[in-house]
Amino acid sequence: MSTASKQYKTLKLTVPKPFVYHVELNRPDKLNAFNRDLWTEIEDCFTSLNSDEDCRVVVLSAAGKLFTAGLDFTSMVELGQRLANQEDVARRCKILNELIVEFQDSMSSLEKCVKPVMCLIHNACIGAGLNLITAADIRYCTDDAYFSVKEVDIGLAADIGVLQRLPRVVGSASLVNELAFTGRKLDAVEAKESGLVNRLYNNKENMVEEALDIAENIASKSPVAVQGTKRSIIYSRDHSVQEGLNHIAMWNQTMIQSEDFMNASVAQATKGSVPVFAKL
Ligand SMILES: CCC/C=C/C=C/C(=O)SCCNC(=O)CCNC(=O)[C@H](O)C(C)(C)COP(=O)(O)OP(=O)(O)OC[C@H]1O[C@@H](n2cnc3c(N)ncnc32)[C@H](O)[C@@H]1OP(=O)(O)O
Repeated sequence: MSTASKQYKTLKLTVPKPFVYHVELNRPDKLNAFNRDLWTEIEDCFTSLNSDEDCRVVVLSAAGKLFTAGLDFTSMVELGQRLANQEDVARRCKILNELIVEFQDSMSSLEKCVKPVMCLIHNACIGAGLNLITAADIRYCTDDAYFSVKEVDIGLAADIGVLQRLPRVVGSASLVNELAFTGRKLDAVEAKESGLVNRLYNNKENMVEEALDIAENIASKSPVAVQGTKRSIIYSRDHSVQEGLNHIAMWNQTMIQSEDFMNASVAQATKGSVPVFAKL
């Protein structure tokens, strides 16, 4: 089944430009808070987009007045009831471990998707939301946006990616530590200064419009090149420079033989028109 024809309860999918998917968190009346459906559908959606040859870039934004209020408190009540039904610590731990890993996998599905993922954040991006966006490749936000590693305020050590990814996204360990220990708001200007986002917009409409143009530009390039680039960037982030070089040498010894390399190189060298690349 193509991803475009899938129906989700908590996500809205559109294809506004060729090969560009727009995914929106779509629980605006619940401030896009993460309930079980949202966790599950994010993973399903990004896993599907990963293998969908009609998708080359994903733009992720949110419907309603803010990006997300983070973990849905009401879903925690259900969890409390499930735990209360188990007397033994090992059985309760099994439930919790499976749940945490499921949530981690949901966030990581953005990173595992080999198509570039661009996150567009407006207003509040709290708790689980910051975990989500740090698993994306590109982040833009509006001037009114703010970010909070809010877990500390609900008595939790953040456990679904932000403590692992945020230090790799922003340059200052001191800033990451301050944010994680205090839960304070990081505003849009600080977010740009720190490198969490690299563009600011005065409103959401302008942000979405320009991001879709940038996505269209990426989608016009060779999918072999773009997907290989994402794989190499993420591999290199987690390995030494030499290991990263070995990885891309191994990768490109195959991919340089692709028709995309020949067609794109000839077009560049001859100032010819942009080639139409086959689906991948
Ligand atoms: C194993 C777990 C792994 C995952 C961990 C994740 C952890 C986290 O995400 S920690 C962060 C949790 N979220 C929060 O602490 C945010 C709480 N909400 C707020 O601070 C404010 O609501 C917010 C700033 C988002 C918006 O403020 P605003 O004044 O615009 O609206 P409110 O009047 O406060 O809220 C409107 C209604 O929405 C309900 N609501 C808000 N947040 C949540 C939420 N996270 N879950 C469920 N419901 C939420 C709020 O109760 C209001 O409802 P009602 O009174 O019925 O209108």
